[in-house]
Amino acid sequence: MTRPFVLASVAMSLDGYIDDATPERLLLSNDEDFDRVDAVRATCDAILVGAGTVRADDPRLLVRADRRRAARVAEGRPESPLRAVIAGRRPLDPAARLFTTGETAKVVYAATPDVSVQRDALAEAAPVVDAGDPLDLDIVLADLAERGVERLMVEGGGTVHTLFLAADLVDELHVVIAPFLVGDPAAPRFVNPSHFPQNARNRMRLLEVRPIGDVILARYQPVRTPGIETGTGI
Ligand SMILES: NC(=O)C1=CN([C@@H]2O[C@H](COP(=O)(O)OP(=O)(O)OC[C@H]3O[C@@H](n4cnc5c(N)ncnc54)[C@H](OP(=O)(O)O)[C@@H]3O)[C@@H](O)[C@H]2O)C=CC1
Ligand SMILES: Nc1c(N[C@@H]2O[C@H](COP(=O)(O)O)[C@@H](O)[C@H]2O)[nH]c(=O)[nH]c1=O
Repeated sequence: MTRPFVLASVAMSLDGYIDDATPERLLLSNDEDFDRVDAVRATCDAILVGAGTVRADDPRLLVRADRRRAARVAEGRPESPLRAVIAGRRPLDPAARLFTTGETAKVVYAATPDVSVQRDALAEAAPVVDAGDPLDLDIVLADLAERGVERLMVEGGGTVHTLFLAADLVDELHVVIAPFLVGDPAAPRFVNPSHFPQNARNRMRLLEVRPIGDVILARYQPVRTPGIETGTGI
């Protein structure tokens, strides 16, 4: 199968949290790093998050910088990447900003015994693809490839990052470390407990470490089983 190149991106605290337990979104990146994330978004054909992130953050998932959107359009690409959501049994809200802002395409991958739950909830807001029950990431990636996606950015949250990493479907991992601790066991972490192929006997390759103001970016390449063809890398 030829699937998209998958770049997973996360910002975490020194103690591994990706948010706190309050309703407000926690900013871990600084302005310079958010601009870097924007630049990475602009290189991708699609951005994917989970339903938990849509509910918690109400993200738009658009390329923010005018010059980056213009450069994409000049290349014949949509001004922002396709926006994709992995959802489960709880209906998504069609009023979420992801569905109501920006002109670029959206798609929802529903992992539920009854896909009509999401289809009825979203109506015209976004097409809903049956992604199996339990979720089959191969369906998700094959469908994205059919939509012309060669390079996919997975922006979280923890459940979605866990699913992609545990399935060995991450080709590059960007981890930003913010200079503070969260320390709240009720807050979400980067990943949930799972069996990860990127374990102590199979260490990832460190591609780069970059200080960005007060945060650190580390880029990793999981050492993956050969034989899986992917789309374009960086
Ligand atoms: N710092 C950072 O870089 C980032 C932080 N975040 C934070 O992450 C948190 C959200 O993460 P999280 O709650 O883990 O949610 P996710 O965004 O990872 O979405 C998880 C959802 O995926 C759906 N799902 C589909 N199939 C499965 C399956 N097989 N197993 C489990 N879930 C499945 C479920 O939807 P359903 O509920 O419909 O059943 C579930 O709620 C927020 O606090 C957000 O702020 C998010 C992105 C980046
Ligand atoms: N908090 C956080 C991130 N959160 C991610 O950014 C998304 C918000 O996107 P948008 O609404 O388009 O600006 C949010 O849903 C989540 O995926 N990302 C980071 O690089 N650093 C951070 O500190």
